[in-house]
Amino acid sequence: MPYLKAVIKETLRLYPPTPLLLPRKSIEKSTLEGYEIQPGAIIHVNIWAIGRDSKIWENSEEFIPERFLNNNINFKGQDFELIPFGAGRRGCPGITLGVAIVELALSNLLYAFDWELPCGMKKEDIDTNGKPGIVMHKKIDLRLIPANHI
Ligand code: HEM
Repeated sequence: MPYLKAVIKETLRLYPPTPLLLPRKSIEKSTLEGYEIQPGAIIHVNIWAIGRDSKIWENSEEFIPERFLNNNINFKGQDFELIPFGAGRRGCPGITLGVAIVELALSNLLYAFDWELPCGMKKEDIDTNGKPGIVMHKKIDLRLIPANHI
């Protein structure tokens, strides 16, 4: 638990709480790339499209997680081609906790089990397509067989 406490403390240091609603008067009508944005308009950044932009990513339609190895791209909101936690003052305040949890869960699963594909499936057969939605879910669930090896 001291570890979790330290993570929460660090998150609050990096991202001190800000009011969720900005005072109305600070929002003005603005124009971006020729588009007029009215005060109060909700703008969605299409991260899905950014992630598949061939001007940014090589083989942009292919699932190649290795592309992030030995790559100094910053995922914490500094490089806009990869913003899983958003960016700016409304970026995710739980980023440190989120990264720690994903790393902890995944590394435990990999440490505790050997994983095999069922029914003679090969890794090339895995369908990496996603279902549409705000949060990405796999179109076809990934089924794996764990073998305890500890
Ligand atoms: C891997 C895990 C996580 C991912 C991928 C993620 C992603 C995101 C994204 C994309 C946003 C929107 C940012 C924007 O609009 O620019 C967001 C907002 C937010 N996240 Fe996370 N998040 C994660 C974990 C967490 C955790 C663990 C917490 C809290 C403990 C958290 C709390 C929040 C809150 C409160 C907001 C709203 C911030 C605001 O509107 O000012 N998130 N998150």
